[in-house]
Amino acid sequence: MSEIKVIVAGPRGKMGSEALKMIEKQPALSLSACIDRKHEGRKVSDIDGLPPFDAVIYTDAEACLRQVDADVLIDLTTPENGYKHTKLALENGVRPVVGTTGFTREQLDELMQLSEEKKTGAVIAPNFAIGAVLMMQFAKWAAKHFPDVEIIEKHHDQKLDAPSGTAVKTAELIKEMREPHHQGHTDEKETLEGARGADVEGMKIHSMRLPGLVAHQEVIFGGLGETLTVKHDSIHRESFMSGVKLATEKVMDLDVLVYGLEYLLD
Ligand SMILES: NC(=O)C1=CN([C@@H]2O[C@H](COP(=O)(O)OP(=O)(O)OC[C@H]3O[C@@H](n4cnc5c(N)ncnc54)[C@H](O)[C@@H]3O)[C@@H](O)[C@H]2O)C=CC1
Ligand SMILES: O=C(O)C1=N[C@H](C(=O)O)C[C@H](O)C1
Repeated sequence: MSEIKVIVAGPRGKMGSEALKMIEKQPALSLSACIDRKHEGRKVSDIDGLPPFDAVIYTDAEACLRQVDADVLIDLTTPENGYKHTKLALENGVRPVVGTTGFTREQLDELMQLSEEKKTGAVIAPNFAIGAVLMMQFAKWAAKHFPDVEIIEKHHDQKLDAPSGTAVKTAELIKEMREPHHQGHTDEKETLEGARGADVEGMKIHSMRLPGLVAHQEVIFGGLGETLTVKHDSIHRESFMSGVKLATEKVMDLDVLVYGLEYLLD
């Protein structure tokens, strides 16, 4: 397989800097350029704390995606910019691998359609950690037998979107397995708004934000005389990198957009 040429958007972020370290260790991947909010025209190696890549930084995403010879864009930025970059990548024949969360359903549908039109593969994965993908699949399976379920997601306090992309995806998977129904007492009333969390067809999602946390989720099912908890913890961001690498390799053989790493796992 020939070398895969990658652009990284968000190289100074918590995830983007981890992605650069991953690329540095992979002989099959090379860094062609980065998209950042500042440092136009500088080399990645000039930026404190980043690996010694010669790749140039662009602040204009459109110019980067149009001019640079690249196969894949890895986007780890913010919901608004991630959506914009993904669209630009597809329009310029660069395959997006997107970890950025917080896209709306309408944005996802639009990107899926664009990917199909352009016959350019893409991966949008709300969680690249293999353990988290398994946690979501186990939760989907459990929902067949335990239709009453609440999701608790816990993240660091710098996170922009709530609920997390992982919680949204988990709820979508569970929706496939159960009928919508009210959970809890039919006369239940919140005396403090938000006490029961966000509602997805009766299923509740609770979001916790605290310093010290990385990324954690519990899916708790209740049945007659028993509960079942499916739980995953990312305790370091390197947990996401085998998934980013896998998606970067597999997207080369795709001509549609897949939403979730589970479609790429054997
Ligand atoms: N799919 C997954 O497995 C994971 C996804 N995430 C998601 O990845 C995204 C990034 O997360 P973190 O690295 O924790 O955030 P962060 O805040 O540490 O990094 C975001 C970076 O994006 C940069 N940025 C913002 N606007 C930009 C623009 N227009 N062009 C280029 N760069 C821009 C910021 O300067 C910052 O360096 C979030 O949406 C988060 O939810 C985070 C962890 C795992
Ligand atoms: O912002 C984060 O940190 C994370 N975001 C993703 C999400 O929203 O689910 C993945 C993981 O939970 C870490």
